[in-house]
Amino acid sequence: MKIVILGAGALGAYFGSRWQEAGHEVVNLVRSGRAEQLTENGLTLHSEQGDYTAEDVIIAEDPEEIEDPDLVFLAVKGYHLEGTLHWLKQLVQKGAKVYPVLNGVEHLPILQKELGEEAVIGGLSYIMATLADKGHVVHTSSFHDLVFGPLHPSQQQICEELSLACNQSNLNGRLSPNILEDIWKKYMFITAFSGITTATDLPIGEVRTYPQTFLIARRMLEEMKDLAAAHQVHLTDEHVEKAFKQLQELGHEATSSMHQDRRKGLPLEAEHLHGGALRLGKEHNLHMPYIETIRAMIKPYEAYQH
Ligand SMILES: NC(=O)C1=CN([C@@H]2O[C@H](COP(=O)(O)OP(=O)(O)OC[C@H]3O[C@@H](n4cnc5c(N)ncnc54)[C@H](OP(=O)(O)O)[C@@H]3O)[C@@H](O)[C@H]2O)C=CC1
Ligand SMILES: CC(C)(CO)C(=O)C(=O)O
Repeated sequence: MKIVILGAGALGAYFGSRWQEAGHEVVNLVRSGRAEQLTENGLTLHSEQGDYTAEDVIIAEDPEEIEDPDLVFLAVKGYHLEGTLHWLKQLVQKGAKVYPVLNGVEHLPILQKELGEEAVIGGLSYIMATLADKGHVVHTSSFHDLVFGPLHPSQQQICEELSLACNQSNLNGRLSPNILEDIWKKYMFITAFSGITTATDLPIGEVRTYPQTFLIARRMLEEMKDLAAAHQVHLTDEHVEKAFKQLQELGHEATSSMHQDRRKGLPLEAEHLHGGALRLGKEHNLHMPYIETIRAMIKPYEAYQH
């Protein structure tokens, strides 16, 4: 499979390297800063699942350089989505389907409107990864999961090809028969997890030592369940229970990528995640006081730079 990585940061570089390790053709479509970094330092994964250094990192700085792409793995932050649309359109015109793994859901209708419904498959990822100084990837969770599935009947074949590529690679890939439900489950979980850890500036284990504070995470899960229902996605009380149990069982120091970004003084994705939930709720006259409060608490750090 020929896979273009658009957003060769922590997630994009991790999964791109895993596919490359298994023999797939992977092109990193990057902006000039990342191109320089990759050229100077190469690409290494430091991972619990095995380190890997890519021998030849293929870099492109313009889609014009890329012939016959099958798939674009889109792994930018929500606030960078707009800036990728021009390149995505060119790649879709060349025949590629787009597999976005951004947290949240607001990007999906935007991509479908700009690229056409047939071009955008559904997806998400479970992994804890970040970029170290030289732009190498540090993968700190035992899990490195990709979930994907068709949002349009014409996408079954590419999803099956992707499933095969994932089976050949050192990662867990799952073709989901109900990808929208999976996307919303993740959205529910990440809104609570990233919200509570980022707003308190504490890892989840510390949050748990204050039961009243931890309860806010549960309330956010419940609000997200109601939001999903308003969007015709049926999440149940059991889904809420399961997500809350996951929060109870995560390691003491475990934290969200948004909280890691806050610690590093990087811009935060809160507008895409919590802001997006509030916008979608407003469309259905849903009142979400816990998410609204957490979103307001994160606001001062959103674009905070050291
Ligand atoms: N990190 C994690 O553990 C997890 C992250 N996610 C989600 O995955 C998504 C990506 O996160 P993550 O990998 O951490 O983010 P990173 O910030 O590490 O990587 C994003 C990359 O996108 C690149 N980029 C931004 N705009 C463009 C553009 N117009 N053209 C080309 N490249 C561009 C950036 O490059 P540049 O250097 O040019 O700015 C950067 O390398 C987010 O939505 C996040 O919520 C989901 C699960 C876990
Ligand atoms: C919860 C987690 C680590 C799972 O992938 C995640 O998506 C994030 O922190 O952004």
